[in-house]
Amino acid sequence: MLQIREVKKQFKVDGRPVPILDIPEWNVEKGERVAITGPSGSGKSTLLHLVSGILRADSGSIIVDGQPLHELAEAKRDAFRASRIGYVLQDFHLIPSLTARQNIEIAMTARLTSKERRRVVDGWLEQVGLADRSQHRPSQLSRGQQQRIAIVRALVNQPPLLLADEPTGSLDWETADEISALLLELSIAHGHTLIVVTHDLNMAGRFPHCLNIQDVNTVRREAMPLQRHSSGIREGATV
Ligand SMILES: Nc1ncnc2c1ncn2[C@@H]1O[C@H](COP(=O)(O)OP(=O)(O)OP(=O)(O)O)[C@@H](O)[C@H]1O
Repeated sequence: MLQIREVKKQFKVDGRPVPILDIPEWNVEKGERVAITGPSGSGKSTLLHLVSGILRADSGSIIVDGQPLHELAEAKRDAFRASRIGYVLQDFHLIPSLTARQNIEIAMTARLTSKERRRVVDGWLEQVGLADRSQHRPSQLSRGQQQRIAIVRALVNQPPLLLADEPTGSLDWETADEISALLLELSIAHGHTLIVVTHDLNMAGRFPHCLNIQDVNTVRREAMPLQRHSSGIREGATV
């Protein structure tokens, strides 16, 4: 499903290039479910942005579902993402003025009659336990319910690959646990590949594969060493 070879990405900060990712090789098989963990700032979100085609690598190749992303210009990467990749974010990004049903329908790419659309959305709402919430606006839903709607929106076009960036990051423990279980359940039921970036160790523990990004990324962003001397901690040292 995903093959990464010799991928490098850097950002310019104050005109100075800062290397973020250097991944010699990383593969994810079709149907695999992987949790990616690692320290803050180690490039996890950047990696998802590269895999989804939101960002382009500086060099190397990224092949998603047989499509070499590095060969596509931005507009074609956007079209590829819309049809082949679902994306779930920490803060849901639902449109406040639309109902739950409309937030899902707006993402649907298949040409369907309004009756067919209704049937498809009803089926999904049923699967995530929100059949009776279709007319609610996001502000009338709990945070967990909003994330369920965002998950349906990401899956409604049946993408072969689902990416999620901290999907439980703004939820309480119990709701986070429910959302973790739901993501895994749906990925098994629909056979899509699931890659989740998370700091939630409970969630990571549920996944068959858990990868620390530092196992594939050779860039190390060293913390400034602690420098103590007799008069205390030297200026500029981090504790
Ligand atoms: N557009 C950008 N311009 C400059 N630097 C950036 C940009 N985007 C990300 N970075 C830097 O790249 C590094 C990796 O960021 P990234 O968000 O991928 O880390 P992360 O592992 O997801 O972190 P966290 O766990 O805190 O969300 C960070 O040092 C960040 O400041």
